[in-house]
Amino acid sequence: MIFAANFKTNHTRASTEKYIEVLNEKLLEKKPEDQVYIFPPATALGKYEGDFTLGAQNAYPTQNGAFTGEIGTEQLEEFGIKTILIGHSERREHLGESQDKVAQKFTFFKEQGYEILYCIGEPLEIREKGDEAVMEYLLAQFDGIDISYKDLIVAYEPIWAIGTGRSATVEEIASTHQALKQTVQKPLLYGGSVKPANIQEITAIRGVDGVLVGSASLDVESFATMIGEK
Ligand SMILES: O=C[C@H](O)COP(=O)(O)O
Repeated sequence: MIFAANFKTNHTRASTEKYIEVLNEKLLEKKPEDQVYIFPPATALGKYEGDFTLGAQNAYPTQNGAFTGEIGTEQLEEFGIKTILIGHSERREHLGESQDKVAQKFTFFKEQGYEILYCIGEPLEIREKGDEAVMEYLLAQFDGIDISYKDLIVAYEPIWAIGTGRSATVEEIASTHQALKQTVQKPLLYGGSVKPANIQEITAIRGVDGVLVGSASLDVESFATMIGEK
């Protein structure tokens, strides 16, 4: 099972260091087959030791150059970071990343040999149209994406379930994951209001290979509880 923590625009370098110190103690009891990923904000990236993979929430598809406000592989590789989140709905919605831009970024980081955690998800108005509309919408988010890439993990995150406290139902997750697995034979995470109270039922769903957690990962005790309680 994969447990990924996306801090989004939360935590500082100091609080991330403290978080990782506490997490490392908890991970001593982690099952060897479980994998943990941490995605702190860019200012908290660093060289951290531990039984987890540190990844970037975002970077510009460049080694370096004149891209004010962005970071490239030169900045990531200073810390040995070779894992990146691409396609998160917040970047698509709030940061204006079109499918074309997302695909360009994917191709660049694939060519650099990065492990890519690629996010897809539908808005509520699509979910309300039913399963067929959902799948059409989700599959369009694979346009320009090499879904056979060896270091690809996919995260299905219904937008209406992100940060709302309202997770998708077990039935919705199960049917969407099963349908996605017919197209993408890669580890498939679920994200959207995953928390200690629902971790067991979500990770028990066939076709769920792990979780991508936002809000409930910000507290290290809460995240560690999820890793321990699946
Ligand atoms: O990347 C994580 C997801 O957007 C889920 O966020 P959430 O757990 O706060 O709903």
